[in-house]
Amino acid sequence: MTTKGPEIDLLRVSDITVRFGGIVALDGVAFNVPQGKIVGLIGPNGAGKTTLFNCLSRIYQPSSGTIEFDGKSIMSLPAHKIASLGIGRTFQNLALFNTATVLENIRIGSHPRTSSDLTSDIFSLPGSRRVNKEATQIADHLISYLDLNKVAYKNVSDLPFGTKKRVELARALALSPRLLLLDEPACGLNHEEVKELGETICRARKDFDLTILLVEHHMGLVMGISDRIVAFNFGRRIAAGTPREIQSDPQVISAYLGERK
Ligand SMILES: Nc1ncnc2c1ncn2[C@@H]1O[C@H](COP(=O)(O)OP(=O)(O)OP(=O)(O)O)[C@@H](O)[C@H]1O
Repeated sequence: MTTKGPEIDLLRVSDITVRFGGIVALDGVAFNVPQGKIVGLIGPNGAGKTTLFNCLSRIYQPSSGTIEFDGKSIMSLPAHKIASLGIGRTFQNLALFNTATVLENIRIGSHPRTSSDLTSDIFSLPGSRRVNKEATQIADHLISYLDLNKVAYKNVSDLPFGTKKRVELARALALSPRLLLLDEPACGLNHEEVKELGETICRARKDFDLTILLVEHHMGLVMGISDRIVAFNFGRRIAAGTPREIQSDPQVISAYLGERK
């Protein structure tokens, strides 16, 4: 019999409160994301999910609480340091450079991990050339991995929405993140694309040794691939547990009444 090692929390969110004027978007929220797991974050519209992602990305500063990544507080870090720490993210409304090609967008994703200094870049010194080569290798690998070969040299603006979503996932993976934050990756995808997305997320978790925090309204996807789920309503955590436990939780059912997708 094999014995499993102790579970380590890669992300610890404790007592996070965020206010926008009179609105309390998050009210003392706490949960952990164990290393290697997929944790789903669910809740009706306005529950505070995106606000939480923006706290994790250091875009919003909570009025109280702490966030620890790999045992260290990230509360004093600026937003631009988060990626180099190993926290990657996709966005609900996509954050791609539309006039750049797929390859260029994915290359940019690896920048915080591979970046050289300004002088090397300006004078095209060996350090800069090495970085460019590495960025291209990473992008080439991800283009094959996510089946984007046929569109690698196309401008992102010319692509169908589902393909753009795959490009954004590739851009986030180019960072080689340890923690990947996925903000509604199934939004706007058709049934077949959602199925493929679920398979891709699970495959990527294994192949890239990822820990994933997934905000998602698509119940089929989030229940199908999450190890654990945390449910929010009105800025508060109302339940946490396995997908099976969450599906039968009275508070979750009540929060979602009439909102089933
Ligand atoms: N920048 C902001 N300024 C003012 N209020 C905000 C801001 N961002 C979010 N809110 C408010 O905070 C609350 C939580 O919003 P949030 O976008 O985090 O919810 P959500 O769970 O992500 O919703 P959805 O599923 O619709 O994306 C809402 O009442 C929202 O109107």
